[in-house]
Amino acid sequence: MAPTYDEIRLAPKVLLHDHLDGGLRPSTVVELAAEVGHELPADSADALGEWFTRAADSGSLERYLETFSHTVAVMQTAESLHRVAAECALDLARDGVVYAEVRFAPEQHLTRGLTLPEVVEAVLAGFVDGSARAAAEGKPIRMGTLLTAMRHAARSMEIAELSVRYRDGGVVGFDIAGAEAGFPPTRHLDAFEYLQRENFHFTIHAGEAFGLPSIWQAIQWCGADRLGHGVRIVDDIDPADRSLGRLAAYVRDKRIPLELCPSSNVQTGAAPSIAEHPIGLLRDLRFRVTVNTDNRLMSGTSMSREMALLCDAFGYGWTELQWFTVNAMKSAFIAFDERLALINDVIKPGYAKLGAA
Ligand SMILES: O=c1[nH]cnc2c1ncn2[C@H]1C[C@H](O)[C@@H](CO)O1
Ligand SMILES: [Zn+2]
Repeated sequence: MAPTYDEIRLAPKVLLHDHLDGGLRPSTVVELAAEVGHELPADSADALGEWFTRAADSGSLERYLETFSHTVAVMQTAESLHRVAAECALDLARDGVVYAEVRFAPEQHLTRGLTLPEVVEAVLAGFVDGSARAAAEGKPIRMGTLLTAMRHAARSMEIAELSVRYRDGGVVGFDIAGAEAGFPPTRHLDAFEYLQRENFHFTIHAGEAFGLPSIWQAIQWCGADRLGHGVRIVDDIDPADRSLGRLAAYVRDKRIPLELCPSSNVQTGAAPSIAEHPIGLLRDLRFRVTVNTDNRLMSGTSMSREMALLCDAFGYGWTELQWFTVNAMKSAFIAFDERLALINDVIKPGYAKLGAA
């Protein structure tokens, strides 16, 4: 019997790729917009939720990204950032996520006078608050924060330094995001070199809206620990005999984690449908595949829903869901002993109870 959505909600899950500004509750967007006088394309929470998924269903990453103007606009004060972060931790925990790395771009939250450190501190405090509330509900979650620099802008070095500054306060990694075509990762090489000298961790959005050259640069020039999406690595796999090109072989041999986001990829046109999503092939070939939400608001989704969609499309059961989860936990940016403890004390016993082989 395939696991149902309700059963999957009970399973311990690990989420490595989730954007804070892509995961607000529609009702929170409505309330915060009213407070600051931001005009929204719909005024009830339900209609707004539908608007986001429809507008993001654009077939293009650039148009998908335009929807973020409405979330970023209502996240410009310490109070709103704190609230959104706390609700994020709580929503993930209620969905059964036990470890999450959530990312956002501090440089996008300065329009009402906050400084970069104030933005980061508000979000970190919100995660602490939300995790405490989740634990009180009997749903403990460990939150890690990634700071993102926007790839079209020129603040990556500053954001990299900010990440290192807050490494003992909850920031576990760095990322670059935004439109991919025309903005190669090597534009930010100085930031990545700095992070490597600091023994810090980073992932790079690559191989989503642009193909192999972007993935190659992210790994071989910039030294990315993981690939945000990385789904276009399939362009280096021969569909006839499934043989791997040099880059695909390197990614698999080195166990470079792929942060795959099925629904998001369908919306931006990076994959034709869930059933035809390359995750099936990549899992068969034993790449280090992880399952992620990307933007829960824009995709109207959750970790449990993404996993349920994959179970429907590919016939996955608990064994595969546990495999994705352990892959993700192994690939997290927190310390090895903490990762091991979550695998042995939370993930494996959780799936054993549900019947994973
Ligand atoms: O899937 C994505 N690809 C590239 N950029 C993205 C994606 N999802 C969100 N972003 C951007 C929009 C957000 O404002 C920013 C920081 O979270 O990251
Ligand atoms: Zn993303």
